[in-house]
Amino acid sequence: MIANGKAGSVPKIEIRGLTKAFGRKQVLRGIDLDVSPRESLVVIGGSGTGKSVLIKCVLGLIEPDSGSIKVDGEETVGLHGEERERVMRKFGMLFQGAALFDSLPVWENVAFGLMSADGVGRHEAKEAALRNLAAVGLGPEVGELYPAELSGGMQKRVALARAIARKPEIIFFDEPTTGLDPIMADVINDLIIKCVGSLGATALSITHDMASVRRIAHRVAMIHEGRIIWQGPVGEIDSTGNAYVEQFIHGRAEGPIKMPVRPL
Ligand SMILES: Nc1ncnc2c1ncn2[C@@H]1O[C@H](COP(=O)(O)OP(=O)(O)OP(=O)(O)O)[C@@H](O)[C@H]1O
Repeated sequence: MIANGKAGSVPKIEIRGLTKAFGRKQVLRGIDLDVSPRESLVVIGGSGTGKSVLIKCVLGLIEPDSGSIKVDGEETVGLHGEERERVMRKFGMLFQGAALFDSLPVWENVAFGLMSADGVGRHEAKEAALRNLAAVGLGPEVGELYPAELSGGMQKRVALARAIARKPEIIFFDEPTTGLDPIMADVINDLIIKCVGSLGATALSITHDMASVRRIAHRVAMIHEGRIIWQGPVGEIDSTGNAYVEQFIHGRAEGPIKMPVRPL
């Protein structure tokens, strides 16, 4: 598990009453959630329950219909332009599909933010990129390859190196282990723990992978029908007494969560 400093009393991220609908589909129905400094919070929940929409709202990629998202005590809903940029500077993101630029060599993928947003020179940025690649267990020769030449697991490592390159205060992990075999998934979980810990960052993740939850989370929150229906320390996840959580963590088809399935 990631070491949890929990310094200070102001939450790093404080979400209140967050709602979002797409047309008539009400996806978020009033989310209340806090993430403490240096804490790793993992949001779990079934497909289509709004986990990605929640993270995109925090990232400012989707504007919520109502509610508040404070980062270090500052309201971020409605921020645009330079003010949004300033908040974004605190964020690092590991996207589900790695989302690397195919036309750039690996090192430039990692150094992209350093060069484009922070104005770091090419030579210095490359050195930093190679250091970050080393931190995720990839040698300098990998820096010269193109993303298409890498396995899925290596692409995830590169994406993690990119996510940490600008030393973000808050890192978002969107399904970090999806599509990886269990051993590579464990390697990625390990790297997440190491990288988040060494940066002293706060982590907000979404995943279906319970093995990953148990490895990387301090706290877990379960979203269902647009609300947080349970949250607590990861050590309590097996004894919640909550039928929704129990069904989810055991992956049972039977239970209160109904999946809409059309007959064949
Ligand atoms: N930009 C959008 N426009 C319209 N509907 C959207 C948009 N983004 C998400 N949705 C809808 O919001 C709902 C929640 O989607 P979301 O991607 O947050 O689910 P999720 O919990 O992350 O699912 P999964 O685990 O399968 O990735 C879905 O019904 C989806 O179709």
